[in-house]
Amino acid sequence: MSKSVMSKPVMARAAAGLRPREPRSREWLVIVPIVAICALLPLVVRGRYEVGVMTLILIYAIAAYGLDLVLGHLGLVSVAHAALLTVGAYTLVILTTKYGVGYWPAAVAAILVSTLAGLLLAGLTMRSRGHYFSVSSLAFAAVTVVVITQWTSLTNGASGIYAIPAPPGFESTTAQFYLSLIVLTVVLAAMFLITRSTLGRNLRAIHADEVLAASLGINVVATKLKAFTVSAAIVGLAGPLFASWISYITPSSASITEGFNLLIYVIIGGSATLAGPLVGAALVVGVTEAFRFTELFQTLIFSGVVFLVLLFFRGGVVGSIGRAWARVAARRRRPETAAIPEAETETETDADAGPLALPHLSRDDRGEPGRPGQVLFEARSLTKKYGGVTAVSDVSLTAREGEIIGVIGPNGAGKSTLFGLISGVVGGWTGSASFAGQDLQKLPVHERARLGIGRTFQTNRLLADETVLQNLITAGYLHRPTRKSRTTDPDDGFLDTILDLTGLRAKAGEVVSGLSIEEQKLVGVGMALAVRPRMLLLDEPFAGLRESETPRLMRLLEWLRDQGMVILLVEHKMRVLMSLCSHVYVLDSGQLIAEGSPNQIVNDPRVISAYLGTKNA
Ligand SMILES: Nc1ncnc2c1ncn2[C@@H]1O[C@H](COP(=O)(O)OP(=O)(O)OP(=O)(O)O)[C@@H](O)[C@H]1O
Repeated sequence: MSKSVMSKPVMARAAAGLRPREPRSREWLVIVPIVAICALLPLVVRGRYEVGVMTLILIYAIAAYGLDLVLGHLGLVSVAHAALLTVGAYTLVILTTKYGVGYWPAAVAAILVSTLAGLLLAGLTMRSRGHYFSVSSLAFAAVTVVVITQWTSLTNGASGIYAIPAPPGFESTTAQFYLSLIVLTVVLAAMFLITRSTLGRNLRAIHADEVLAASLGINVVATKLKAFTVSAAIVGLAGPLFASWISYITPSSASITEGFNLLIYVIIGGSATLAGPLVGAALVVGVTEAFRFTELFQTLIFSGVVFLVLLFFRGGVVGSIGRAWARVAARRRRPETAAIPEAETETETDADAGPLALPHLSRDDRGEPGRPGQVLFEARSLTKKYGGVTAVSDVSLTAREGEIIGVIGPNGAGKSTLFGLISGVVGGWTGSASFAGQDLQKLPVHERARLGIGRTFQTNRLLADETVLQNLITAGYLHRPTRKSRTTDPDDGFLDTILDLTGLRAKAGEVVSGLSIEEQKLVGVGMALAVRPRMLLLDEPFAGLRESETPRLMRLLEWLRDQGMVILLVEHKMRVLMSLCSHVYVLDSGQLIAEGSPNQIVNDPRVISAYLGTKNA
């Protein structure tokens, strides 16, 4: 039986409520005054033209927030959002002017049509990434312009449509300004909530690393689809406002140029920031309008401003200011470790303490408790070829609950590929594999994670710009208590326990990119645990770990095994492997050359010749 990985001080600390919390965003402290100032502006700036320009800024800002949901939070560069806005605007115009539909029902229909158009675009393109997606969005914008231009019976073609009605009750320029401000405030509140919700966290995980996100159980395609639909709905809100403001609409509003303009607002202001799109729209539209009198120089000045901002404010105006502020605040802030002396967090085992109960690792949410000895995973004749290279060849493997199983072999033996096959990251293999009685062949990565297969990667795959705790919160999303069942502790103490198990408590508030490689390894293990796996695939978790850290991780793995977890361990450190594993599989050039107990393996002449001979020399 393993020794406890939890000490009395650790438990006492947990009981005392010294739990690290996800940093609370203060962005609303900036945005509330900005909205308040906006609300006061028409009292100061009374000119019809000026109020009109301010209204246009608000409308563009609404659309820019919609765009930022996919640009800043998902990393998809879309030039189709102006087209989505225009589709909504045309819907309102056509319904009100041609079919006599009331303004408000037409506005609702406009939002729906924009959302559906966004859903169509998303459905067609969500599996493509990076520039493939951008080119698709470009094509969508171009096709929208062509359809609007050619469908003359409905849209009046290139001539456009005049005399668009104003929203009833909001006929004056000032009233339209306030209506736009109300809509913008709703959008801001929605963005604030979305970016802090599970959806927001999952979007950031996908943005950072799609493979990692899927390994955490996140359905990448469905999440992208959801985000794009919400994004289109937000842009849809701007459609009717835009139509009423402009009072004369042509197909050019859907053009790629307009799509780029929206992108510029977000990038100049600062993507993935709450104030960014509004500040960007104000800056760009403001400068453009201010220099309207000099048409010759207007474009030059506009380009100059864009260029200067991008040169001196990487991350946009708001993003750069936010980062500078965060640096100052970090210097001022007392280190989070202060409340918990380092010596205490490093406390090693305490024979009397016993492990802190981890009810979350029990199988109650999966139906039944772990039964040591019961076969959980079985693979038969797994084969994976990369062109002419057979990375894994006819490998069979069985894993029982409560076992740590070693997978060893020289470099290029096929160990990581084998993990890829099991976790689903590597496709196109033959053979059969089942987990908890379920065939894995057709299951995507996220479904396997949901089934209980957790993994770490040979090279750290983490959310580098987020804190340790934020990484764990994202990783634990499948098991976050619903709002209804929430008590005072949003994470039910589970992530808190993982921080203690991995020894990362003192680092909980630190950004992952600033941690040492070994700390990052432990974050990876913690994230895999947050998925609450029944089987854990660890790809060289001890590589790069200090000698002093090795025993802690060994004890953690033993403890997890004693909880009934299966651990598949790829490791080159034979001492660790010999001590932890009950069974070892040896691969060489993709083939299984031996299997057995650690003692059998180290004395097997084939293993000595292929791997250990050189390794132990
Ligand atoms: N994406 C890929 N495309 C082509 N060949 C690949 C790919 N991934 C792995 N291979 C090849 O498959 C074989 C097995 O590689 P794999 O990374 O699984 O070995 P490994 O045992 O994990 O090695 P290491 O200990 O160095 O990580 C190697 O010959 C490798 O070059």
